Amino acid sequence: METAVAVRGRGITKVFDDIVALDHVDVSMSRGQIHGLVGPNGAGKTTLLGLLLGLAVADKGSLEILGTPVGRALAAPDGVSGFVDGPGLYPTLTAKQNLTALLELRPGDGHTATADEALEQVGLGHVADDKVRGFSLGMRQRLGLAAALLTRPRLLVLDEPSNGLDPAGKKLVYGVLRRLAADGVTVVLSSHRMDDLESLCSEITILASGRVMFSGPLSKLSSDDRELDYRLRTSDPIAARAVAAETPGVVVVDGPEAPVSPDGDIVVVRARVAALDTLVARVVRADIAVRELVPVVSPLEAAFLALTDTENSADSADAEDAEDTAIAANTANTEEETVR
Ligand SMILES: Nc1ncnc2c1ncn2[C@@H]1O[C@H](COP(=O)(O)OP(=O)(O)OP(=O)(O)O)[C@@H](O)[C@H]1O
Repeated sequence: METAVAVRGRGITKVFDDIVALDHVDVSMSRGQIHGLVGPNGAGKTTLLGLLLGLAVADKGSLEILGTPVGRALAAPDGVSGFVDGPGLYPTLTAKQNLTALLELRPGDGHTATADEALEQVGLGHVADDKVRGFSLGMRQRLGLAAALLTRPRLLVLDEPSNGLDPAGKKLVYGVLRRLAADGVTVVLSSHRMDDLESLCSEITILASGRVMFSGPLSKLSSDDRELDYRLRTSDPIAARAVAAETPGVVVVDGPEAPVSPDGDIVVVRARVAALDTLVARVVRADIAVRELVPVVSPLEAAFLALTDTENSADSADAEDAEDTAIAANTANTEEETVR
């Protein structure tokens, strides 16, 4: 019997000398989902990914991976592969020789992919016999992914896998990750790119200074009724601005404060969703055509900025809100299903 949870961490703490890299981290990652880790530099993302890969052990707390509690030994848990701090590759060997060398280190148990299969999977079949020292950063990242796929992992752990990828490479790699998730593989990755995480992940953990500020489904984060800035493009910006200024709960963002210069036919407004609905209805009633209404920053980015900013002012009321969000999300995570 398998649980629906691939990773369950409770109270995970990791300290380096006097630096608390992870501070009582509670996190759950669902099987067959792509789980994104996001946080400012030094937030603890790589440290957490390293624990999942068995490169380090936690000082406190419990960690269960693919149904098995992680012990004190430094070893990759069964079914887990990936990389942190960039893939380790031999530059003087070819792409195929790198993968073959890895396969030789892991005697075949019938479950491994061949070097050719893994190279094809990441779109590097045509450079299989080229030396890695001539590879771009993006090609090295893809070869690192190929190396991780050799063992057909059930949990794939990737530290900033989109680093150095051009748009075509990113599309290819993200396609591979989506297919793996559709086949039941759990993918955990870190990134600083909110747009990438938003398009790829169904679950998100936001870390700041080693603490979990949010962990749960992306949909929950996006649906939180936060005040956001929106670009409103209409057929009559002067009249639309006047309507916005008179709508309760809506603030017209003007001048140097405006995140986007409100020139041309765009008015930037700050509102929660309910007030925005009222504004749109009023604008349309005033015979003004709405041509575009989009958030200036994505809901994930807005939540990230709000949650990580409050981390720096722990005495503010917002900090309490952030804590409530983290607690609420973590409580939601404990509602785990069991599947056969
Ligand atoms: N081996 C180590 N020895 C000492 N301190 C460490 C070590 N590994 C991490 N740290 C510290 O722990 C904290 C968390 O680091 P970590 O690399 O996990 O952050 P991160 O979120 O991955 O950052 P980035 O986005 O910059 O990659 C940082 O303050 C870092 O300096």
